[in-house]
Amino acid sequence: MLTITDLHKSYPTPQGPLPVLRGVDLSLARGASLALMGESGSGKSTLLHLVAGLDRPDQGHIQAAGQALSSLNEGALAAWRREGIGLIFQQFNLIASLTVADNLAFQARLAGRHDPRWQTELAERLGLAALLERYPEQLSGGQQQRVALGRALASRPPLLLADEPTGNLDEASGDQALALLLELVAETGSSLLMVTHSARIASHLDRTLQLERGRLGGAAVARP
Ligand SMILES: Nc1ncnc2c1ncn2[C@@H]1O[C@H](COP(=O)(O)OP(=O)(O)OP(=O)(O)O)[C@@H](O)[C@H]1O
Repeated sequence: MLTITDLHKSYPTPQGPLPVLRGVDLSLARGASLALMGESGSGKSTLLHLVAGLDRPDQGHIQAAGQALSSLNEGALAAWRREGIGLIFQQFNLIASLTVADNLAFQARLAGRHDPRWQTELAERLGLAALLERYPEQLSGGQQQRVALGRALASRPPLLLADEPTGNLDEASGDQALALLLELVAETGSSLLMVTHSARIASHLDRTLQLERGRLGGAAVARP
């Protein structure tokens, strides 16, 4: 599903280029989940942004859902962002002017995969059925988070990219959201790449890798 080979990325700074990724290799099978850990500033979000097609690497290859992202032009990369991935951030990034129902449908419509029956099921499973006509500002943090999960899952993307998706929630709500996410991911067959600072959360995913000095290595994380 996702294969990353020798990925390099540096950022220009007044002191010269800051190398962040220095030869990252990674593979993620269809339907598998992977936790990405590493110290603050180690480049986790940078890696996620490259896979999302929000930025381009200096060197190396990202092969995702059968296409080489580095060889895509801007239009094809925009199609990848629209149709190939679901993004879930710590800040939920809901659209304030749209109802919960329209937020849920937003990406699925863009991707041409709006499926009202799946969306209704998702809303029920995520405990959002009674909130569909509300606006994001009328929801609690946990409810907003569940809308963000639902929006990403509604289009059944091949790849879900999550950056600290439960970072804004208390532990109980975060665990509940994570359990639902993993259950729904298993059903949709999506692959999941999740950045987290929590070894406890990481332990619920299939595999954990640690980003250190610009490279990825296995992490000694205890499994439950
Ligand atoms: N646009 C940019 N220009 C310059 N430097 C940047 C830019 N974006 C990120 N960086 C730097 O690149 C490094 C990696 O940042 P990144 O956000 O990928 O780390 P992270 O592992 O996700 O961190 P955190 O866990 O704190 O979110 C940091 O040193 C950061 O300051």
